[in-house]
Amino acid sequence: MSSLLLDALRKSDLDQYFSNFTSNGITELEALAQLSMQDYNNLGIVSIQDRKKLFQLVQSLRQELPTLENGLVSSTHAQYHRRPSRPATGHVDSSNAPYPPSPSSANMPDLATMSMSRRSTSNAGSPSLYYTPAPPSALSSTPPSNIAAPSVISRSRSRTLPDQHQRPSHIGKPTSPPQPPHSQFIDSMMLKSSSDDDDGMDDDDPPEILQRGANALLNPYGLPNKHRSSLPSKQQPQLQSYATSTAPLGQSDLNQKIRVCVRKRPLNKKEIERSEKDISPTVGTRSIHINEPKMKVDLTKYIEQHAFTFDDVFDTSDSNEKIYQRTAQPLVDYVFNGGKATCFAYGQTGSGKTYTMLDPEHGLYVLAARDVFSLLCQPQYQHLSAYIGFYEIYQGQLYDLLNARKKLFAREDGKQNVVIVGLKEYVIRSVDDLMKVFEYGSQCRSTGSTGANSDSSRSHAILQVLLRPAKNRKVITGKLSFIDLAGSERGADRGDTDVKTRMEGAEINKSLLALKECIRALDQDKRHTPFRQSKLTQVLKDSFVGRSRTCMIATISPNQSNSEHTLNTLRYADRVKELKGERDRRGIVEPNGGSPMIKGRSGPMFTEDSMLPPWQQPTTQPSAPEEEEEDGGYSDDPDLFQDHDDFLHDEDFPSDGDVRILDEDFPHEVTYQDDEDDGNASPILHQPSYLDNDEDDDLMFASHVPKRQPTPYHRQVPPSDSPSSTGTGTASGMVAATSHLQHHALLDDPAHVNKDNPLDDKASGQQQKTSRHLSSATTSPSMARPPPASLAASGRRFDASPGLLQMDDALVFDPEVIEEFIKFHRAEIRETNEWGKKETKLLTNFSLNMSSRKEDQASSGKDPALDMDRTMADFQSYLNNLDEVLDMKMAAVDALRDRIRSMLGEDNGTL
Ligand SMILES: Nc1ncnc2c1ncn2[C@@H]1O[C@H](COP(=O)(O)OP(=O)(O)OP(=O)(O)O)[C@@H](O)[C@H]1O
Repeated sequence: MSSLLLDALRKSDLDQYFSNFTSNGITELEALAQLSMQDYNNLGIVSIQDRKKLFQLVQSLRQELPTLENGLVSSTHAQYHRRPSRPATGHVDSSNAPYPPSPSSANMPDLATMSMSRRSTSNAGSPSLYYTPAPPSALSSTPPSNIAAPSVISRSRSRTLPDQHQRPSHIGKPTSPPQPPHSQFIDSMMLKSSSDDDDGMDDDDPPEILQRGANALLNPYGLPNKHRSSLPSKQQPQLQSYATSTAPLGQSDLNQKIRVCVRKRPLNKKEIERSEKDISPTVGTRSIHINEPKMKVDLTKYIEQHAFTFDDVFDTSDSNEKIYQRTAQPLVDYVFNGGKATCFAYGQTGSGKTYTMLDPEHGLYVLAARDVFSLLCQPQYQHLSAYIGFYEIYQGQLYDLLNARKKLFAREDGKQNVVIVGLKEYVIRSVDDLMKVFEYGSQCRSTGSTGANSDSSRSHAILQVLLRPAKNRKVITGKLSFIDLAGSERGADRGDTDVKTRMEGAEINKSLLALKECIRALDQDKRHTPFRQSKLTQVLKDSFVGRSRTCMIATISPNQSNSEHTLNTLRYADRVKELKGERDRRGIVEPNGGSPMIKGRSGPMFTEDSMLPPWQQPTTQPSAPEEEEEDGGYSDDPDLFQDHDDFLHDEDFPSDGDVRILDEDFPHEVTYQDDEDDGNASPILHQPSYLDNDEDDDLMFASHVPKRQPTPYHRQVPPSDSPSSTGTGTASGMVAATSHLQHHALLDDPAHVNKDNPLDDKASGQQQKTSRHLSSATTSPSMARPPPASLAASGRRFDASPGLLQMDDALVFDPEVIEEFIKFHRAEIRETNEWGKKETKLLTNFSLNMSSRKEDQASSGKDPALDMDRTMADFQSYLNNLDEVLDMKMAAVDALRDRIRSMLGEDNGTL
């Protein structure tokens, strides 16, 4: 099979990509013939020449191979044709050398001999979704009976097998082709298509349908769905029953950690005027199809159907009320039980995100507020108050929509709470209050007109409802965020030409990509979750980690001209859905089908938040190989599987080394905070909450206001003898590093900060940092925090963290806690070493490039100035990468230091 592929690639001079194809699951010509140009990049084919060659090859295959458009043509047919007298081996041996090229074609694989006649007319006219076999004449004679059934035949299970008389006798009776749940729709679609001129379909030749998605040959990304049938046979029935079931899927669990739903809006007036059709039929309550009209190179029209399944799919007739019940309402209950929850809408501009999430009258936030206030009236919650904050992220900056778009900064406290410093919050006591506040904030929102929506949101808007005890508003007992994301499509796609719009588009894309990556990383339990790739993910961080739930509502437009964006939205959502945190991939599934267990633990790995859809049930899908293939493996981090350190499985620990990263991204350690409501701005120092002992801060509305320092603190250029002061100091890495050091100087010893001289701040911070890391046993007299031994003696009181006892004159640690710390420390060392290796690699690559360029110039006598641009660009990229790597290293160190603080009972600050 793969030898045929290799043969074909070789003849097109593309054999160097063979491994790329096979690693993407493309091992057969049939799969190759179904590639679209969008797949070329994924296969690593970027040069124009090679893309052309591949395009030609694919086109030729499509011409040559019969019935591909209808579905799977069993490669066994090809094998029979090519190797009629092949001895029985039980399976097709692909290791043999490829057959000699056909004299009929110099460049192409010998398709003539293996090809069957092109799809028969009767087939072409059939709207069947399933493969209809070529007529007998087109097939070779029945293969010799001594040829065992090639394993590939099982791929046809969800499709029509060849007619009985064509099939080898050892293959059982044919089963009638399973009817897909949507066949009725397709029939009507076909009729509709064929009678309609503007859809590009021929009247007398209804388009055939190529399926992609859950029960199709190709997945929604256009890659072959080979993995489904490559499961061990005992796992097949369940998958098959899912793939071919005509029964609607049951309702999904409302209490999953991550839920992904889709909402389709009705056709709007303009679309109706343009006679656009709805090409997105929903199927039951959880599936949706996108019937994308397409045209082949021979101008034949066909419909490519993409099938998706989510936790819920809401049709045009579904009201916000219904959507609320299945999306945000469970989250309201959850936050009243102490959790953090996020509900966000993702989709193309004009697809209904704002309408769903923040519509002033019936957006989900209003409906949620209604429930929040009714719950607050209940006796058990009467001690709580609801605080509303409303801010937007525009071009990577945070702006307070309730405070004249004041610039805000995000940071994280020691308990992984994201704090939006300076955010104005309002105590809200009724839905009316909320609506007034919200209306006020909405007017400040950044909107602009795009080709797609005349009132398009160009920012991510975040409305957060915080539950706090009325008597102690520094404590958060629940947090619910509603996010109306900016449109997901690129500015360039909308015909927008001005630079500002394009920059907005680029920023939006960056943050949405980061959002996806974070959810991906979380689901895969990666050690590092790239929260800091965007402001959006930074501020959402605490809604993803720990006790949290997320509901994503992908909003889509139903019409044909938006099909590409719709598909992008659904693929994005599918990626989240597919990887959502329903499973703990660190778990090892018992081979005997027993309960999966977390390595090194005794409890079941699925929590109350978990409920798998049928095809993901752990007992029937041990190891889930099909998803591994598609996702490129469970994890590329061998530590997750080989390391027996319990901490890796302990969600209480920061899993990403990202703790307190947010400050570092904001070199502005100083912001100006309005004095209560008196409008006098005074500079304040943002300090970590655990240093904040200001108990009598009685602001009515503004919260998260860090303790004000008596004198201002300003960022300064590092002293000249500082290592970080060399160079220009303008590169981003330099700024970040400086910020980091200053940050730590502040963290370490506020008491020793010479507030009149920020240079001293930094120096003392560095000194302390160094002394702490050089020797944990000796204590510099300048250290504000006494070492454990002197802690009790000093008379300072600390709230002990778990495992820490304060005896008469010493701290006593639980030995298990010590063990854990050692493991944690070891892991952090590993992590920093890894980043150290990457740093070395960066340096090596860059310096090698530089020297080879020099050599090149010396030997060719080329003017070095000619290469200057290149060198500058390389250097800049090197600096940027280095900056990233250093950030990661520091994050690991930070995580360790936070752990140290936690051990010493110093992280008990509240917000
Ligand atoms: N489910 C729906 N039912 C009726 N009208 C809808 C629905 N969804 C959206 N609309 C209408 O479509 C238009 C665009 O919707 P909306 O502004 O919510 O899109 P959006 O995705 O937020 O766009 P942007 O990203 O540009 O802000 C609005 O006029 C809205 O009233």
